[in-house]
Amino acid sequence: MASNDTELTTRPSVAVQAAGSTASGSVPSTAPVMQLNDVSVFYGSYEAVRGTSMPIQQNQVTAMIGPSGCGKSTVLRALNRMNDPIPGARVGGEVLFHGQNLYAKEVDPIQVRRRIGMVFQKPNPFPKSIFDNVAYGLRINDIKGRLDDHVEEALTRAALWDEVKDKLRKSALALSGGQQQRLCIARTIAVKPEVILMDEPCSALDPIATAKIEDLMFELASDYTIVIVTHNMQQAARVSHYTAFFTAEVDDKQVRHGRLVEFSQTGKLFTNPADKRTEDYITGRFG
Ligand SMILES: Nc1ncnc2c1ncn2[C@@H]1O[C@H](COP(=O)(O)OP(=O)(O)OP(=O)(O)O)[C@@H](O)[C@H]1O
Repeated sequence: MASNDTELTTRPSVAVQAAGSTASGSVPSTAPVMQLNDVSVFYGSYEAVRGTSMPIQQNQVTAMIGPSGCGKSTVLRALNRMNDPIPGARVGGEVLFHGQNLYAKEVDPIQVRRRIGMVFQKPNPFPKSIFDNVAYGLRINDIKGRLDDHVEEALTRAALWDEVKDKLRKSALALSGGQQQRLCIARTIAVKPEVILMDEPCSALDPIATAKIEDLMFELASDYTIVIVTHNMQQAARVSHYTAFFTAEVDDKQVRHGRLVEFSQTGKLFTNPADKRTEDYITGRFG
């Protein structure tokens, strides 16, 4: 199990039990590691995503799917305060992590991003050696223990060790796209987050590299909680335990807002969706 010993704040956190309400009304029985309660995200005066409530279950893969522009990445970034640096971006409602609101004023966003890591669409290794890419977060977080051991452990966990163990001092930029993405996953897991957010992690990869990342996601879920945004419904069906389907609704002023339509166990959402809009989307009738 990933480490759970770093406080997000300088003050003790308040233990509030997360609720488990969902758009579809299905409520998983175990307490979620994260809970979104009526989350809205604004860019300036534009409300990009409206009133989203859903749980993120521990050691499970949760997929977010939906047509382009429905706010999947916006919601994903709200889960570890990655929208904070965007001028005018604001999050309403609550994003609870172990019952603590990540947007409470005493919460340190740096600690949030250490506990809730992120892997991006395009592999983005630093222009440094393979070793230094993985060691980077360990060094800046002053993680104790032998650096070599931590780096090997992270690369092994990311299913990359065997391919790179003889060239650790070579540039990360010389790796293939799929290897670079696994290196980015190793860099993320090296600092032992609890949750890993993945924003279309395979969209820049070929089918073989994609299959490796999908296998890896499934394996990593035994130790980490994973949330993935994907355009690929088959991928969501293959890798996730829970799926959230979003769409964009147009209001009476003709403004589009992202909405969560349905959250459910993946098997159910794809075989027996509760909402007609989900059914239309998964059967290719829109989007
Ligand atoms: N930095 C930003 N500033 C202003 N508006 C933004 C910003 N990022 C996203 N948006 C808007 O918010 C809405 C949701 O965008 P978002 O990228 O979250 O959707 P998405 O579902 O992830 O889309 P896609 O599948 O195409 O990546 C869109 O209308 C988009 O234009």
